[in-house]
Amino acid sequence: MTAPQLVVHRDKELMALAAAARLITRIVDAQSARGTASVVLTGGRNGNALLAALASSPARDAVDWSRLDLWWGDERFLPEGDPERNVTQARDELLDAVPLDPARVHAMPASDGVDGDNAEAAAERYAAELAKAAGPGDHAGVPSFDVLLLGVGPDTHVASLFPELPGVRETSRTVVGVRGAPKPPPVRVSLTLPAIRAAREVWLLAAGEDKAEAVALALSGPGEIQAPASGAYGQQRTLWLLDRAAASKIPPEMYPPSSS
Ligand SMILES: O=C(O)[C@H](O)[C@@H](O)[C@H](O)[C@H](O)COP(=O)(O)O
Repeated sequence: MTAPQLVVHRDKELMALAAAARLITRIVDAQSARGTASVVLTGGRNGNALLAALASSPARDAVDWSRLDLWWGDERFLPEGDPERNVTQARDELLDAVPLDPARVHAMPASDGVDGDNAEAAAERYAAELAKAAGPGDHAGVPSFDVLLLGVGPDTHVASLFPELPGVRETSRTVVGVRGAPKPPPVRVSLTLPAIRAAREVWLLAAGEDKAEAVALALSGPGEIQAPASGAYGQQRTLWLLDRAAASKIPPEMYPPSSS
């Protein structure tokens, strides 16, 4: 388990810009080292703000978009093209503006696909796609993602793993169907903590006053069942990217020495 590293930015706008710059550099480093990179995207306002900042970054095209694998940490289980789907929002914010290899954009199944409205079957399908992409040195039957992004909910949920619900308790499967999600829509598909923890780096995004309680709780170590975000960590790095409002209730001893 890698101890969480905290970075606090002045406000959510600057956090999105800084996180986008950080992601560009991380992808460029991975591509320089291995000729490819893989990133897991997250839904939500902070995740989408990062994608929008990346789309408008002057350094955007330092990334070789044709050699980037994109996966999702979770997805709202809705028909293809539904504006509420995370992949639809990601396309609008960034993906349609950059020359990605469509074969390397791994969207989670929609509810009108081959599995129909069976979220569990859709989850199994995505787990099989992840396992097929995993290599001999990878963990948990998923690729060693360079960066796995997670927005943090006000109840400390990450992806579609909600406190006390079955998904956060999953210890072997890499992808699960979620029903009865407290955050609409109720039916989702989500990576599990074992899959999340296979990533080289896990970056948790939280901005705004409405996240201050969740951030303080998750960092105080209550356990992942009560606070799923506290169970999200990477093999090499766990990074909390915050703004001052979201960091306003963390214990003083955890507050990083400088913030921008
Ligand atoms: O499908 C989703 O809704 C997201 O993946 C979810 O996990 C999101 O990241 C958090 O709820 C934070 O969302 P906000 O950034 O909008 O607060």
